Amino acid sequence: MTRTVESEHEHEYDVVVLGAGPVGENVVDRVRAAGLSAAIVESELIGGECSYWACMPSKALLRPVIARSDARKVAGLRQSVYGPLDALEVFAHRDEVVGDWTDDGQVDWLDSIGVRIFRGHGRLLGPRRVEVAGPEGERHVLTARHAVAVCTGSRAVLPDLPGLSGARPWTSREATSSDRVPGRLIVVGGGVVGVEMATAWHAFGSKVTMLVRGGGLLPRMEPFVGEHVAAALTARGADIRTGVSVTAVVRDGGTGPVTVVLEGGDHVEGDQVLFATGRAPRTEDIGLEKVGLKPGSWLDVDDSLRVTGTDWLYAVGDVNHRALLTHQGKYQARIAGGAIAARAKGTEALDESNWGAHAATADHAAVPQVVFSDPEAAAVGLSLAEAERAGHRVRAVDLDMSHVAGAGLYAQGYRGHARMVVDLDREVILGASFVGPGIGELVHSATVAVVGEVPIARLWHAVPSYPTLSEAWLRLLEAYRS
Ligand SMILES: Cc1cc2nc3c(=O)[nH]c(=O)nc-3n(C[C@H](O)[C@H](O)[C@H](O)COP(=O)(O)OP(=O)(O)OC[C@H]3O[C@@H](n4cnc5c(N)ncnc54)[C@H](O)[C@@H]3O)c2cc1C
Ligand SMILES: NC(=O)c1ccc[n+]([C@@H]2O[C@H](COP(=O)([O-])OP(=O)(O)OC[C@H]3O[C@@H](n4cnc5c(N)ncnc54)[C@H](O)[C@@H]3O)[C@@H](O)[C@H]2O)c1
Repeated sequence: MTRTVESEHEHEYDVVVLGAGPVGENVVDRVRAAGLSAAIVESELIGGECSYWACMPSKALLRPVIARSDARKVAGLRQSVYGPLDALEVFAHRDEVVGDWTDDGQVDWLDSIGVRIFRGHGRLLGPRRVEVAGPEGERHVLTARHAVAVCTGSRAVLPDLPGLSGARPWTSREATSSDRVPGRLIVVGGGVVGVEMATAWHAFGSKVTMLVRGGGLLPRMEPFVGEHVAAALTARGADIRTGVSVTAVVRDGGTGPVTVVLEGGDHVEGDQVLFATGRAPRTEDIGLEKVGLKPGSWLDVDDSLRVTGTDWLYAVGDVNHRALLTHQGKYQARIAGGAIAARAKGTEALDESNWGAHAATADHAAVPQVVFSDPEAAAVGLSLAEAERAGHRVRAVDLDMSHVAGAGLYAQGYRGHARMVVDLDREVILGASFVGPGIGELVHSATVAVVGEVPIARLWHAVPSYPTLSEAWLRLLEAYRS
């Protein structure tokens, strides 16, 4: 075979990771901790979508919104927080949280653990070989002795609609990084990004219209969750239209107001439109065709995160489509890192059984998520419908959160709801969902119960402190036992 690169640009490592988002960073951390050498390739910023255009900036925008809302429900405090939010100060804090879109801190950390960073676009050349096209036209070829991990994440999907590309729509990137408040913001999509960004921009002063294709918000959660969130957004003045389809977008010359045309001919005018319509894998130009895989596809993996049909290629995080969440991707990274190290050393037996050290079992049974809406929403494990579809014999136990003493103290006029889904054959919890102020911190207790498969009879002895929101557990268990 002809060698087309100079030898100084050829490098060999035990493990090569493509994509330095939170997941790629955790893979190199784990394999370095196990004593393997590692290189990581990044085309944009070390830290990935999560650090600069997703989790971190969105939560920096939402924290004051939720804190103000909670404070307005506390007697003696509400009068002090009736003014508008200082949007400019919030944006300045957001910019600080994302390090002004620079990654020096993350580079220092990777240096400190001995990981070599290659800046540029990475592509597979063949089994265990990765090419990096650097920003100055330089080219490196990296060979992995043991494994390549694809951690290239996902990007926002824009539907193929007439007029959309010329209309300069926002995706999640602009919605999390803008420092201008649109007078009227149209949000297309009622999933997590749509709901969180509608919540934030409404609080900064935008008049928000949500255009939702389905019957309600947050359709991946129990129906009552989206109903509570929609009722609260509507009560604050947002216009939520369900069962509508967008057919075209018009913004003449790319400036001025934008018009979103709906099926049936109705239309909505705004100053900006956000498309929060889901994600696509960043795999269209990473050389998948060189290793017999389909460019642009989500990558199928086994529970050790190894790509189906290979013994050297791993796909970790958003790119495998198991759970598009930072914490779950980082969990996968810990599992994959351990599996790569165990296979590389050949001395340690792999435990790929359910809940074993090298199996990402929680991806199937216990993925937790908190939506930072107002009120907050959170869930783990199976919803009632999912549990029934999976063939479990189940019972859903419901609780109006206003019956919890701690809730009344947390917020006057507390409105919220909780549900646990119980497997009647094993008497363990398969899933739990919560909506209400402050419930984001409740979900981890549910995660422990689901992952631990803690019998209901034993949970009865897990006494929640009085008077906290956690007493929701006591009320749910009482309702189940009665
Ligand atoms: C608005 C928004 C808010 C969110 N909020 C939350 C939240 O609160 N909590 C939560 O858990 N999750 C949240 N998520 C989801 C979370 O952002 C993702 O699950 C997470 O970023 C996935 O991490 P990752 O490392 O797999 O991918 P990414 O974070 O997408 O990182 C992939 C990296 O790979 C790089 N890359 C891609 N292709 C190449 C290539 N060919 N060569 C070199 N480098 C490449 C990219 O530049 C990027 O840096 C949010 C998502 C959005 C859009
Ligand atoms: N707090 C968090 O954990 C958090 C926050 C934000 C995002 N995320 C993650 O990021 C991922 C992406 O979020 P998202 O909200 O973009 O995706 P999503 O898949 O959750 O929601 C997208 C919504 O857009 C709708 N949609 C798709 N095409 C449409 C069209 N042409 N017109 C109208 N509606 C359309 C879909 O029906 C869906 O309800 C999620 O999987 C989520 O897990 C997590």
